[in-house]
Amino acid sequence: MIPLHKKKIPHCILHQIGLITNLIIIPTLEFPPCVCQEPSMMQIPIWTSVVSIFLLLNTAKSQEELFRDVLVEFMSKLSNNSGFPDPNMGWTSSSLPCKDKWRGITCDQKKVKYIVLDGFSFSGFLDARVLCNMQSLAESLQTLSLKDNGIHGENLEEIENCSQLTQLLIGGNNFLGSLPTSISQLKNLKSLDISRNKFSGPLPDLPEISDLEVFQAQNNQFIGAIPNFDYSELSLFNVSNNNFSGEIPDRGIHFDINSYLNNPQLCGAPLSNKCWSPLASQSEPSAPPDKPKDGNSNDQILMYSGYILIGLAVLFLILLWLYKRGKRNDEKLEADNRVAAVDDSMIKPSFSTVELKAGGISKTGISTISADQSMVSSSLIVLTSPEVNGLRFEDLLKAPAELLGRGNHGSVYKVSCEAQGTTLAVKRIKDWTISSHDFKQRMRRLDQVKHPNVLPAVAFYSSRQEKLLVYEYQPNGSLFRLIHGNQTDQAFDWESRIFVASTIADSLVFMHDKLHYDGIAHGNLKSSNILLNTNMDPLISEYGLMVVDNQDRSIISSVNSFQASKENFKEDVYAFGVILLEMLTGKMPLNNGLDLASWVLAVVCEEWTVEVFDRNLIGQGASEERMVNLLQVAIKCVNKSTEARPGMNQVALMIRAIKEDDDRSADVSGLSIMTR
Ligand SMILES: Nc1ncnc2c1ncn2[C@@H]1O[C@H](COP(=O)(O)OP(=O)(O)OP(=O)(O)O)[C@@H](O)[C@H]1O
Repeated sequence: MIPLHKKKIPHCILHQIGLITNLIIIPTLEFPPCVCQEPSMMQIPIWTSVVSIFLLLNTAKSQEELFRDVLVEFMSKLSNNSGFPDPNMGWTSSSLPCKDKWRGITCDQKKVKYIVLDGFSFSGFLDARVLCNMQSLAESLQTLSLKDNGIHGENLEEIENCSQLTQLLIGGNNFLGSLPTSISQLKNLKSLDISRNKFSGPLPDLPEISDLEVFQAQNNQFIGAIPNFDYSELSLFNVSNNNFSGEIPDRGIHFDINSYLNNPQLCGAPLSNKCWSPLASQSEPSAPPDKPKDGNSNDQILMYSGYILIGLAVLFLILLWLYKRGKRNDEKLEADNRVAAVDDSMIKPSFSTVELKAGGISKTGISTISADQSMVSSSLIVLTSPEVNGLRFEDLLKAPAELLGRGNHGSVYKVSCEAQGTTLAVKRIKDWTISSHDFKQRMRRLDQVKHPNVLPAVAFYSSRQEKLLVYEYQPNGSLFRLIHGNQTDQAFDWESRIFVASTIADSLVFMHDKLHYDGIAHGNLKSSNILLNTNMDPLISEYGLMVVDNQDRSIISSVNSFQASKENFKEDVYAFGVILLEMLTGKMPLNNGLDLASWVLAVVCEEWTVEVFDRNLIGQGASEERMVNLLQVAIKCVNKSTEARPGMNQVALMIRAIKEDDDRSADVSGLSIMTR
């Protein structure tokens, strides 16, 4: 039965239930008295009340049923009454959107958060009145994505009632007419895609939406001026292929020419056509005249000749620059070949010193990344760390470097920067296809999300061939070394292991939560990427850098990739499960071609559970019950089905419970020792 508090029962009826229950069942249960609107209500016999209560309890709809009704109506408009293409995917009155997992609906605690129906060829209407007028739905809905259908808009101005929307993505449809001004009331909006429609008229005052990060309005018929956005907040902006006119606002040069192309009346940087200055021709305020007018044709011939001369001079300079650059590249190629040969010869399994002095081979291992010193020195982007204030690319080049190791995606060097009095670890990644722009956006976004147990990059450098990431050097190695290394001085006991497990889990929960909408998971979680700082606290390194295919398009995940990025978060859960297994078994993630998860599952299946645990742990007297509990968490994480894997927050909760159990038993045993 649906709990009483979830039914919408009028206050007066509640009062009557109170009276009845007072009389018959629970003398203590009370409801506040009320003044009924209809006087006769108080006089109806009790049995009538009982019947009406019974009827009410059976007819009142749950919240989800109310959502369902609205969504079914929304769908019938969207699909021109032909319903969802596959009735087995929901969107019918006989199922529930969250409980029955309707296609395109994502819920959180029975509230509809995302509606994503891209590319279904719907040809009806997005009726914003239907969708946004039910308050509880409007207050929970965060993403509405209907890209690449053939829909039109209806009552679009009422979209403002869906006030929690962070993503409104309706690109690739048949929306006509003006964009309603009410859209600028969607103050939580981060991503607005209205591209590839037939919108016309001027844009409303969208800069009012202060959090907007993505704005795509290309391929429409918008007219008028481009509003003065705060471009520093925007990571993606495109108004190309419209009829915008006038000057691009000053700050618009933040984006390249492609964001503005094919607006014949638009002028100013970054476009090549200069705006027509009113001083040059009083009669033509903004756009250049089509033909020279008779009266001032001489002046204009002079002016155009001037332009041609300037053009020729610029062309000459460009050719000169290209020539010099070609020459420099040849020299560099020669130098690189020399150094690459040295670099390769220096690579040993671990910790080989590759400090190279000036003279002879004059570069450090790091310096092989230098393409053109004068150019790259300005390209090293230092993030917000006080540790490396004033760090320049040259400092990295000059400092002695030591190869720490070479992983699947690149090499890591230890670099001691005397000028800053600090030691850094520089990761050099090759062949990462992410564009420089996306890489920068990603790094900046990651820099905004700080957690004490996640190691931030302090600087980075990006060129087409390679990316450099600069971290503070962590002196105590990695979790991998702690588990699998042969140092005997560092006892990695049960308490330390459960502490490390719960700290990493909590940090991942934080990062997943903050970067959920950006779709940025860790992507390459493993014990060698868990470093230990001077206090032996674990630090997750390289968060968000190994971009899985679907992540590298943009820092702001499009809802198209929403499902995919959700999977990436679940990949982190799997990887975390493997780390738990490494800590529990003391075994490597891959052993003689057999992966650890499969081995553990096989052993557990044979009911030899105790066999899986690290002998050291058993020797130290760690609680078998809690080890088994942690093993169960790990097994849940490495479930082959991503759907069946728990979210990181559930994992963290389970581990915290084990740790608390551990802490309590430590307290009790401490107490019993004291009382002995
Ligand atoms: N900031 C750092 N401080 C100290 N050691 C580091 C730091 N970053 C990485 N390392 C160590 O450098 C070595 C090489 O790291 P790298 O990331 O290249 O290897 P990997 O993690 O095995 O592979 P990949 O991340 O490329 O898949 C590892 O032993 C790692 O623990």
